[in-house]
Amino acid sequence: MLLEVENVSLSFGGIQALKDVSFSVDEAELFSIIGPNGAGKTSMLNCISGRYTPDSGDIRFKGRSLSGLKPNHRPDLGIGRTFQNLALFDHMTVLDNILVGRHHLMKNNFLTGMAYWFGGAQHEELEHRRVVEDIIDFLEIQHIRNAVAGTLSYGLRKRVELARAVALRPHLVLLDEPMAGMNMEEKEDMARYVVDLNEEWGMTVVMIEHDMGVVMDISHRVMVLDFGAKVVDGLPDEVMANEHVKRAYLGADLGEAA
Ligand SMILES: Nc1ncnc2c1ncn2[C@@H]1O[C@H](COP(=O)(O)OP(=O)(O)OP(=O)(O)O)[C@@H](O)[C@H]1O
Repeated sequence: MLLEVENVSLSFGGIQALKDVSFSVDEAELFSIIGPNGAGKTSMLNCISGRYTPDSGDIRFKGRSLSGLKPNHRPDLGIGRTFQNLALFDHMTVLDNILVGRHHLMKNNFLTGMAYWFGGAQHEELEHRRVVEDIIDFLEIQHIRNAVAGTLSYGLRKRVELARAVALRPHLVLLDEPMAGMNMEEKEDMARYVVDLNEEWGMTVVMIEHDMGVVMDISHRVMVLDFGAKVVDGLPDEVMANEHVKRAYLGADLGEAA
């Protein structure tokens, strides 16, 4: 197993965001986490990325416990992520946004990353550019490479954010609602890129997504959280057949309910 989450609990004051959650994700799996608003999905991602420290339990990546590791060591290990709200440098070009994703410090501290980047990391630029060119080709954003990020459509900015997240060629990428706010066509594109990253690059994906159609269509396995606790995890069909899941989702528009 690439990622093992064991009995993780997390609370904020009186709110228990995660209750004794365990699951594991295999190498090259496309694993989705669904559940109603406030179910604990982002909290779980934040525990894996190191932004939050669980109150109890353990998270292991490639067999190694992540407890006590600072968030800025996650990229070194091979964990990348995107955020629920876009986190691009709006005034910078697409290319520069992605190049900056190659810098480890950038992952957690934008200001330090900026200072480092402009202060003397240019010698690494050639190697960065080679890898970045691959990503630009792969995600088909050649035509906007020199565009200023802030001028792009929301769907394209989400794609650039994905490019930056995979710029370090992580083994595991954590995607927090990569299709939120997108129109149908943008969603289809994004779903295809996620599948291609998984299938062609062998990247393991853990994704939070509200669009049940997309989730059930592209995920290998799905986990449902509700009130911070795991309801079920399994193949998409198994999850859809689960009584608790049916009670929670049936009768409601599946696309809206998650
Ligand atoms: N930094 C925080 N401080 C206080 N409470 C928090 C914090 N982060 C999350 N919570 C609380 O923990 C619970 C789980 O939140 P979380 O964001 O993980 O849910 P979610 O399933 O991702 O929801 P959504 O689908 O709305 O993004 C919620 O009650 C939320 O208010």
